[in-house]
Amino acid sequence: MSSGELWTHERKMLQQEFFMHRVKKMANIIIGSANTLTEAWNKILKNEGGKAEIMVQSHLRNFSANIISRVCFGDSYRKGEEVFLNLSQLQTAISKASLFTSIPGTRYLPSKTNREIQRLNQEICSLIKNIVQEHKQQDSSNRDILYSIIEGSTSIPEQTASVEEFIIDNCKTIYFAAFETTAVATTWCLLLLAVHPEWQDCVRKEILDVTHGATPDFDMLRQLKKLTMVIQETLRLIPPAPLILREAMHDMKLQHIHISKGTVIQITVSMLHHNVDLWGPDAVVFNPNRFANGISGACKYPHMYAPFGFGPRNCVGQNLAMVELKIVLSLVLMRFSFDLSPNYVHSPSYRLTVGPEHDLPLIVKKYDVLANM
Ligand code: HEM
Repeated sequence: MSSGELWTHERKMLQQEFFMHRVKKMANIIIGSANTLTEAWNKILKNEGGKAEIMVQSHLRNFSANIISRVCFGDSYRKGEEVFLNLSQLQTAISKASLFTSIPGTRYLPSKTNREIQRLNQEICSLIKNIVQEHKQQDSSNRDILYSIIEGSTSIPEQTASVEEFIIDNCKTIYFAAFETTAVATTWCLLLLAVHPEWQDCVRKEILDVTHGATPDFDMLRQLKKLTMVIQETLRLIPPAPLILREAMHDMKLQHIHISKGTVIQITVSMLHHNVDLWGPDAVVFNPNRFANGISGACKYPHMYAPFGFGPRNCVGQNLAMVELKIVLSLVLMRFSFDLSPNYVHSPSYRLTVGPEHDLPLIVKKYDVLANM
């Protein structure tokens, strides 16, 4: 992650890509990826006689990777998927290596994991360079995020990064920020809807009342209040990005604690989200109704609700994330009903984001809209 002048430049460049009017133009990509997911589930159900156990996480990861590859790399999205596959392996290798970061110098040792990290970094750089070359030869009216990054690389603040570093680092940031977060957020929403069938029924009814069984458009998404409440409550109970980091820019005092310049402070979002003084005695209970009057109605100090962080460094992609979640959950709920499989083992695990260690097996059936009208 960058800081100072370079961060300001990158933030300005990326922020405008995720304003709501831009995200609106991404809706067709999101719907296409959600349809691919539901078609894959339909195929499994057909082969298994109408009811099947589906490990949903890999489907949701494909959904999320496909969207971010297309949004970021446009026509070169297949190569983008390859970049993201390598980045996913890099993420695993980095989380393995970070178990040992408390021992100084270990990241420079020629260990198996460090060599793997180096190999993956080289592979990612050469793939991205290849895509950039391709982009430079393409029609620039077909704008995607990579175009903006390439454009942004022509005005990097002096002595902060080379053009190559700038492009590669921004592609990596988008991947790490966008891919796994959205996939695990959707996974936890499905888990909570599976174990709270009353909410599954209620949200499905709302979706069908608004859409009449058609693919939801942008205005319809805005009317899905109960679905929004379920997503907000899921992000409260299980925030996918549970740690927010800030570095002290100068010596400071936080109540009676002296903090020296350069100290990195870790804010544990789930502790804020589970605090009974802020949320009431049912702080650890799934209760989407608490969001019936928005975030300020749910929490004593609304800025303590921070699934997307806070302040000037908050998540630039939150509009995209919310639209992705609403579209995929609407299509899944309209087309299927599901229960938690007895094979599920609850073991949230930290891999920069918090996801289920052993995937999420759901028992899925087709939902017959007409029969239930
Ligand atoms: C449910 C999904 C997501 C969650 C929970 C999430 C959460 C977060 C959090 C907690 C931060 C740190 C904020 C802070 O330090 O205050 C962050 C940063 C960021 N997110 Fe997201 N995010 C999600 C999806 C996305 C998507 C789809 C994108 C699209 C590209 C994205 C792009 C970013 C970027 C670029 C940053 C760094 C911002 C900066 O440093 O200025 N995120 N996100």
